[in-house]
Amino acid sequence: MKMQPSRAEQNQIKAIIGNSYNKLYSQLNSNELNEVGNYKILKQIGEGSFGKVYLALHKPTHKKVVLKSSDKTDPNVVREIFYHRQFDFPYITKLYEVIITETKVWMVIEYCPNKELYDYLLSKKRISLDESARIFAQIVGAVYYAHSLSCVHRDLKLENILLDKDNNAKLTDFGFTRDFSKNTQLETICGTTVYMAPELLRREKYDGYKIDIWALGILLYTIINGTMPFDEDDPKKTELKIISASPDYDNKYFNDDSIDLVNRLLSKDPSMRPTIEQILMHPFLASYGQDIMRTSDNILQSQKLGVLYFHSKVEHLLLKKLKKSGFDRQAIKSSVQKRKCDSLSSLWFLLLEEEKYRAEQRNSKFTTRNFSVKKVVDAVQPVVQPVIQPTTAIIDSHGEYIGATLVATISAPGIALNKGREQLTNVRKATVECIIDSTPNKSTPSPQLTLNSQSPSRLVHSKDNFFKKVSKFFKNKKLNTDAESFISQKNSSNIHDSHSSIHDRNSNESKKDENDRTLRPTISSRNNHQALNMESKKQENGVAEGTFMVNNKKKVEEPRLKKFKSATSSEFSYNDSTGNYDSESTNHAIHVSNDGVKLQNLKISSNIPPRPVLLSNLSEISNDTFNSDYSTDGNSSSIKIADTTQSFFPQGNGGLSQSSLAADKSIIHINKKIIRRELSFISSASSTSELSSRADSFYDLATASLPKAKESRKALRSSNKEMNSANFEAPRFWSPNSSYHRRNNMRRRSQKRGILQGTVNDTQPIIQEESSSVNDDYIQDVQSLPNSERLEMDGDDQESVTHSENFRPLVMKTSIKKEKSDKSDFDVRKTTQRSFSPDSNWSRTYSDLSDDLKPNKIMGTDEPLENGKPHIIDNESDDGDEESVQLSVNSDNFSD
Ligand SMILES: Nc1ncnc2c1ncn2[C@@H]1O[C@H](COP(=O)(O)OP(=O)(O)OP(=O)(O)O)[C@@H](O)[C@H]1O
Repeated sequence: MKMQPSRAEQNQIKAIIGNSYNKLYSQLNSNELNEVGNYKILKQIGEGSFGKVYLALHKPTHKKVVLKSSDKTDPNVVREIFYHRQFDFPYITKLYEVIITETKVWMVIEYCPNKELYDYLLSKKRISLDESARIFAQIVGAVYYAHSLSCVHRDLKLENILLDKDNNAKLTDFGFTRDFSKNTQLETICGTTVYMAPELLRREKYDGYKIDIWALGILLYTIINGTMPFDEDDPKKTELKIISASPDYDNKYFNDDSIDLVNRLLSKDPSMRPTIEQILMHPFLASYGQDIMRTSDNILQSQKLGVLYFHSKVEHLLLKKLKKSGFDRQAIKSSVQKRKCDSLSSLWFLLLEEEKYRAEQRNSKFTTRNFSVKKVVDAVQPVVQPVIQPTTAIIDSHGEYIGATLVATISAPGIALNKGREQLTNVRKATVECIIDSTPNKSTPSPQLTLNSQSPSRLVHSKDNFFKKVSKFFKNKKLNTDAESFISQKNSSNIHDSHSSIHDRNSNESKKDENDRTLRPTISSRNNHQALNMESKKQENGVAEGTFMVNNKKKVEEPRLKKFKSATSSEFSYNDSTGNYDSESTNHAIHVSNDGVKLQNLKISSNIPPRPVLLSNLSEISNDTFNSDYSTDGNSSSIKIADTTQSFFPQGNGGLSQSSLAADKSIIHINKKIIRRELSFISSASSTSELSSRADSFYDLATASLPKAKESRKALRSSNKEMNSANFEAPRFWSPNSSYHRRNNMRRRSQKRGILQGTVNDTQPIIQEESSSVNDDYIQDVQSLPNSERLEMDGDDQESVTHSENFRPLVMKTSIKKEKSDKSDFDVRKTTQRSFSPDSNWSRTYSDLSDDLKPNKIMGTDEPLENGKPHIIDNESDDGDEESVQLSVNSDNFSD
């Protein structure tokens, strides 16, 4: 039965809301994005055409992850998530969580600190045969796994293979993946020219598996040789070579086995190419291939039988610990097994990694210790028989008992104590570590002695500390969400029971929040906006690429394109193409010439189901995420956030806008896919992070009138002629200068993504997310801290905000009234005023742009821009209400 909260509880709830409100207020003044969901953003590490890639910290566990943001306008994001989350394989990056905010989709991905294989190759020039075999076998393993699940990747290339800390390969980027079954054929041409199989270039229907295998051949050749096998300045010549030439082999780098394998992989006739199993069995891969095949088969079998999770000892132990700390076992299991990609499953996977790592460490520790211990005991025993008293129990950070520190006093001075071959004389006292057993209840441990001058205090801390803190973190999040939802429904009598535990709330929170507001250097939104506008200008003025102008002065190196990417995968069409070769993309694909220069008419089918665009509706499709008390995902707050554009506070009717209908349709559409895949829909809306969702929403609100400005920027950006010029030289060695595939980043990537920049009715936040300026040292610091200390940092470092002097309140009426009896430090105002400062760039609109900045064409095409806006999308409602905008997308998204 639901209970009405007491007066005191209500006051507590209000205090919490007050805190949240004030925190949000400050955050809105901040120019940077510090947090998304449970993740603290540390720094930007990459950038794509539809978003940025950040290094981030999972706050409850302090594990590093990668946050990849994509605009919701990116038509491939659904595809990417849909496939990526199905994969759980050692050589594929793990997708932990998906967070959906107002304008963005955030993918939380396993962090691979050693970057791309591309970078590794650059640094080494070429990779030795043995290492090539090892890395290549892992890549083939990943492809074997994906193919076994009837998925083809279609964009295998050096840039899509990352390396983890042990230099293991991890396949990533599933934006072009699709289902594929034997004996069917595909038509959509996608990939990167230099990796494309001849049949793709001949515009024939193709076997999806075989084009992946061709790309593997290109990869193998390239890592061994240091140059690509078919690579000419003129793309046409490259194509010709792919179709008819054989690769050249340098005997300095290749042996017979590698030549044989590459030749087979690069068979012009797809039917002559080996199967993926045959590749793994090839002599070149030696034992690597067979081991990986065995591992893959085991994983696939477990996955098929539904026993991939919760069957190992480590998993049982972890589950037990989580349960003990108050987590709902079933909720965790459900999250993980259904691949919800929510905060619970991400917590699970991150903890599990840590547990596995620790278990491995322990095993190896035991082995070494037992070995050395025996020697020492043998050496010591004839001399002295110390009386050993345990003094401190050694508990690892997860509460596991692994031994005890002992002090053995040796009474007689001058006794010689042998430690291996070393002889210590005059030892009076030695700290001896005694490994008793990992099971605490064993009554008669058999001590094994080793000399250890250092006390293992790092390992000693209170048993359940870690899990308690993790649990507390989630509970606090939950309480925040509940409290907010309580306020939003305060006219309703149904109050969630969990409010009864409101007293558990950290009473010092508001004080702490104050302290948390540390200022960090950022690029201000104003500068950012200026930069964007100036960038447009610069392009017109012919200012060198890589700089932008502020106040007519050359200001700084433009950092965004510092890393150039390959000519990206695209749905290709050719200038000289006469026929409609690509029925899968007939009406909707963006036709891009091979060199990415010429764009043909873009047609967007009006009956393409809209994608879920607005967060307000997403909560409806992710209710199953919120069953757990520990989920940080708030299903109600997302609605509130979206509603902010109309009224910040509750409206009583659930506030479904027109967009609900649009999103409903998309939900139905997506659900079809889900049913087919027998997977639940992803969790979404990690909205208890006030900054992530609310700020995002606020940015929308603040910039709702700016789509045209965005489009103009995009169109102008794509107009950069310099970027369009392709002038590649003959095959060359990889060197930092050979930026060959790394140019034309933004424009090509958008083409790859199958969507023309500026063609979608979205609203671009003028305030760009910026990474926090936390540097590597900070990360190192965190890492080097003992767990006990690291955990103490929790909560203290949750927020850091920057105040802007120009920020003044926007008129906003709240329905919160201060209770007379309310003794909380919540500064409740009946009416709060906020407005944009007149000179704030936030309030700039398209009309502020000078005429010379307004484009009249989509560059590279003859597509006119109507009032600076491409006419090809026409779904915006008349009143321009952003809530009613439906996105038309490349329907390749839903088909091939
Ligand atoms: N899991 C990861 N670990 C470490 N770095 C990563 C990870 N994912 C991405 N990065 C870095 O971020 C950069 C951009 O990522 P990514 O290529 O996935 O973006 P993208 O938008 O998909 O680009 P594209 O579509 O052109 O491939 C990469 O070059 C890589 O260095």
